[in-house]
Amino acid sequence: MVDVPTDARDAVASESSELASERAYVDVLYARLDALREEKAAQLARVRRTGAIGSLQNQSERDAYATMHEDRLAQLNAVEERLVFGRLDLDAPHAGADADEADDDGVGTTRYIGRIGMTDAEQRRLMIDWRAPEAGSFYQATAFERHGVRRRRHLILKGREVVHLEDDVLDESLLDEVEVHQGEGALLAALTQRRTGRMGDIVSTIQAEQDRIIRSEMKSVLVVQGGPGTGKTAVALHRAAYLLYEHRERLKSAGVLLVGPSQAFMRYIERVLPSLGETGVVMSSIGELMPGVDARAEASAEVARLKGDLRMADVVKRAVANRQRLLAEDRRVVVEGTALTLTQRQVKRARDKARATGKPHNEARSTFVKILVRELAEQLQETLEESSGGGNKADRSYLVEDVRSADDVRLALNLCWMPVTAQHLISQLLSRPEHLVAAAPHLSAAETLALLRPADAPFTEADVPLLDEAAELLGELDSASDRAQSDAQRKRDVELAEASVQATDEMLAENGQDGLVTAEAVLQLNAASGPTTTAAERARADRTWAYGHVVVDEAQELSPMQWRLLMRRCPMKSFTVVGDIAQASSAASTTSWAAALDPFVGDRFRLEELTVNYRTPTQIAEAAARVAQSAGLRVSTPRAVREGQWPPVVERVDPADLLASIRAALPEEVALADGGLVAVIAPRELVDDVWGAAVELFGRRVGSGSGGVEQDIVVTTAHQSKGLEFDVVFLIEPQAMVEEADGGLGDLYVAMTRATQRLRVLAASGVPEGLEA
Ligand SMILES: Nc1ncnc2c1ncn2[C@@H]1O[C@H](COP(=O)(O)OP(=O)(O)OP(=O)(O)O)[C@@H](O)[C@H]1O
Repeated sequence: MVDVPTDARDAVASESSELASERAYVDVLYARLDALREEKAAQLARVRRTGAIGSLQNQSERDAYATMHEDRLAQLNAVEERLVFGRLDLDAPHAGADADEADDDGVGTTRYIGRIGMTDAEQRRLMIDWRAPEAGSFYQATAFERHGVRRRRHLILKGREVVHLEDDVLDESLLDEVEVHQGEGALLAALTQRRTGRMGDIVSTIQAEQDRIIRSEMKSVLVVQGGPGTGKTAVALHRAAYLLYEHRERLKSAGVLLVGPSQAFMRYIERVLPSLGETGVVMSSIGELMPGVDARAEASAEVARLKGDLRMADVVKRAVANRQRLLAEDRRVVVEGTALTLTQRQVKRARDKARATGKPHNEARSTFVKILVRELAEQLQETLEESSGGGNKADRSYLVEDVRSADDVRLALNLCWMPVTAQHLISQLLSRPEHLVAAAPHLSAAETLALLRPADAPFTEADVPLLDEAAELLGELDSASDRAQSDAQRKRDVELAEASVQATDEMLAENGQDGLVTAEAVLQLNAASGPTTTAAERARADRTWAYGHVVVDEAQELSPMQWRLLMRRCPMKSFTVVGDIAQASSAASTTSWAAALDPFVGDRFRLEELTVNYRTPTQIAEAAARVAQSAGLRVSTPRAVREGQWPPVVERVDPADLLASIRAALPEEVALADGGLVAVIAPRELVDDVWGAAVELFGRRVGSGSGGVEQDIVVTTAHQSKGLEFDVVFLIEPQAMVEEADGGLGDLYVAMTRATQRLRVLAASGVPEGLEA
């Protein structure tokens, strides 16, 4: 940035003509936005008015138009706030340049940069979308590399009015010609704003190193490593918006998936993409990636590690194969009063043939059933012919149906090859010792014991990849042949299946084994997927959806099995992966990007690093780095952009006084936050007590865990605070946090680096090394 002469700076003081002219221009932009909204609303109303009559094709065309207009209208509504934020004054256009770009004062070319591109009614350009190539210099230009930029101006708006201008003059000769406006800088102003509990976009102040990453090419895997607060999440979100703009055609139907660590985090970031004019990105926490399952965090680090191991893919494979059983002995089945024999050999041959189709379990089942039904029907025909003296060769094609619908046959076939859902398979695998032992011979007795849990236990984030693996191997329960059956037949099937479940369960229980399927699983045969509208909704509901690009935040936390699941979601392997290896805290997480990605893409990934910390003031960032380094953790130590008002405060208290000390200190912190957000981050074992203490003091102002960001005082664990930020962090019992993580520093490091202004630590059982200067 160049020095600005004092007289030029003085010009800011008065209501300048520049400000007035910017206000006039911004009025034009908002008037145009209003006109476009009205136009779109009218188009939408017209499409809707065309009535419900018409052919199916007309109706679906009308729906498609309506969705298109709705999307555009939603986009126009979402960009209201800070519609325009930048202006570029460029070198005079060379001969033959676009006449639209000539500025009226003749100084050169002027471009306004905003959330979307806009033209006037005559198609003259009014404002450029920040993602367009011509807007790139707004973010990239420096005094050394001007990219033709003479002046970069930030327009700071309140509502629809320009309240302030911030100029970067890159061409010093301009200083003699124009009025220059300067203040604390748009970036610093953005960074010192009070936090709201919702992430905002950074579109007006994206920094050059961030912009390069946002705009880098889409193909293959891009890993963005960066210390706390370096803008990884912001970059990931802006990159998703950029890719959708730049590759709209390719991504329109396949879509983009954005994955984050928790529902709280997804809520924290959910407004950013709409404010960038993008509503179609599918956002999902890692626990929501299996449609129909809402998984919670895995409480045990050991269990998360075991389930995250890639060997679990083989375990699930074996669990599925074990559901394709052979008969212990030949079996008698009765069809319409005639006794037939289903032999062990027949079942084995049918199983081998069904497996040889290569289809998933539930789909291959129809081959298995078809073979055996046909063979039993032949047996039945022979028996009937024999009993009628051999001469009666009447057409007996109906026998196949008789065999298929005979209760005995259905029970026998279900016993050998029962249709099963992923949920059922995995909950049985994890609750029945004999299932687990048979499928996971590599586990020690202690490990097997650690994995076992009650059959009705809720699924966890570590289960999601197992469910996905199972779903992949099981295929659709509702196979094509099932679908072809009439409703009546299907109803009968469900009833029969229920009866057979019961019978099978009883029979197996007698033998000391468990049932194969629940009535709930069988009833899912009837579950029809409801109507969906947008591509994003369809994608979210469809486990097998192949996305065009996947953005993963806090990626250091992913276990190998979770990576495997994500790779399946994007067969093109087009990924943006952002994270910080040093912040890894889950037991299954990775220790290096190369180790995490090697099983899936080898060394075919690009690594970029972000080096500036925009969140945490220097003093807090240094304390966090000291703690990590004292424990031998290698951390990226990004340069903090600003000094804080307060150094971190560390207080030692007697364990017996811990809660009383919290009660005494919390009001002070809330007062210092001055209306900003306060997080009380505590070890898991203390979080309920701490929450109780906070509620006693502040009642409904206190939120907890994932619901917390709605309130201005949040009591949470380090794990839940991942990716979030608060004006003040009040950290309870750092040593217990380390111990809970089996000595890992990741959680404490994360908790300390959530603060944007102030960090206070209350320690009753020791202070981890490095925390105090
Ligand atoms: N260029 C920028 N302009 C304004 N604010 C920025 C910029 N870059 C980052 N920030 C702000 O800095 C804060 C930290 O950014 P973000 O949460 O993306 O960092 P992160 O690297 O994901 O952090 P962590 O890994 O610690 O969770 C956010 O408030 C973000 O809005």
